[in-house]
Amino acid sequence: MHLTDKKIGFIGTGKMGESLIRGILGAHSDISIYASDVYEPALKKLNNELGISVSTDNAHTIVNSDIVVLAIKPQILKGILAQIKDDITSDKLVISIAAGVPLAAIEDELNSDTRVIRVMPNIAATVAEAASAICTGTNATAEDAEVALEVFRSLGSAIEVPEKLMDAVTGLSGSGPAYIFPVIEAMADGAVYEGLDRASAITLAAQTVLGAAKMVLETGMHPGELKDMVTSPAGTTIRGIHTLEESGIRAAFMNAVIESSTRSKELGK
Ligand SMILES: NC(=O)C1=CN([C@@H]2O[C@H](COP(=O)(O)OP(=O)(O)OC[C@H]3O[C@@H](n4cnc5c(N)ncnc54)[C@H](O)[C@@H]3O)[C@@H](O)[C@H]2O)C=CC1
Ligand SMILES: O=C(O)[C@@H]1CCC=N1
Repeated sequence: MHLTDKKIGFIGTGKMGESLIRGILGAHSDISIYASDVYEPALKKLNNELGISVSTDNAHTIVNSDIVVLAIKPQILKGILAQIKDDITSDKLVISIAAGVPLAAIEDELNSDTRVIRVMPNIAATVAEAASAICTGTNATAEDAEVALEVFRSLGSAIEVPEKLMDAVTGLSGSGPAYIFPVIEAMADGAVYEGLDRASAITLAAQTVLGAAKMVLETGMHPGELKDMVTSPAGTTIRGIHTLEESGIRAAFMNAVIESSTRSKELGK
């Protein structure tokens, strides 16, 4: 199976649609991509910058695609599914990235033999560093799962999880980049306070987060052990950690993931 043989269509070219399109083209420059949206300026921009085929007609995207990615808001997904139902024939694979919306709710709106996969990617698909999880619907085959994993692994890393864990994934890696961007900004602010210029501070802060993440992924060591490697007795790091712990940093991040997961569950109701 070659991904480049597949034509991929995007319904919705907002923040996440565009991120996925840019990521996929970065990984497979010769792949055929079709996209539709109601917002013409976004389509024109993508057509001009990336040369992909665009249309305001979702049916045009679907008819031309083997894989149809639904990159629209959860709140309007149901209405759009009703409109496109008859264009989605059983030869097409549907991938929904909508937060919270269960496979069953999508399958209920489509023809009974439709192959559906649910994916929770994240915005770092733009730079091929997304963390994604997939789960498969009633009619999706093992090959469909492989295709979806291949698409999302070309955009970073991707795992398969039982659907009941998709809300947890959404709270963690789907929303997660938005927890880390303010961390980078705030760390840089601290250095600016101490006199470093803004550009250098942002570069050093971002590279610090990237390096720490890479160490966790590549050494396989526990994050606590890695933290201890940086933390000299009576040194600088433990003073910083003490301050973070006084501010309740662990509970703050745990609660962010838990609250976001809870919101994902609400969106599915
Ligand atoms: N933004 C993110 O980081 C992530 C978003 N998601 C999911 O991706 C989906 C899209 O989210 P965003 O891109 O952030 O939202 P967005 O609002 O930026 O994009 C949605 C797009 O859908 C378009 N649209 C509205 N009605 C349409 C219609 N009838 N036909 C075609 N297009 C239509 C809008 O014009 C807009 O461009 C959501 O379901 C969200 O839960 C999932 C993971 C991460
Ligand atoms: O905020 C949201 O609802 C979407 C889903 C995950 C990231 N952004």
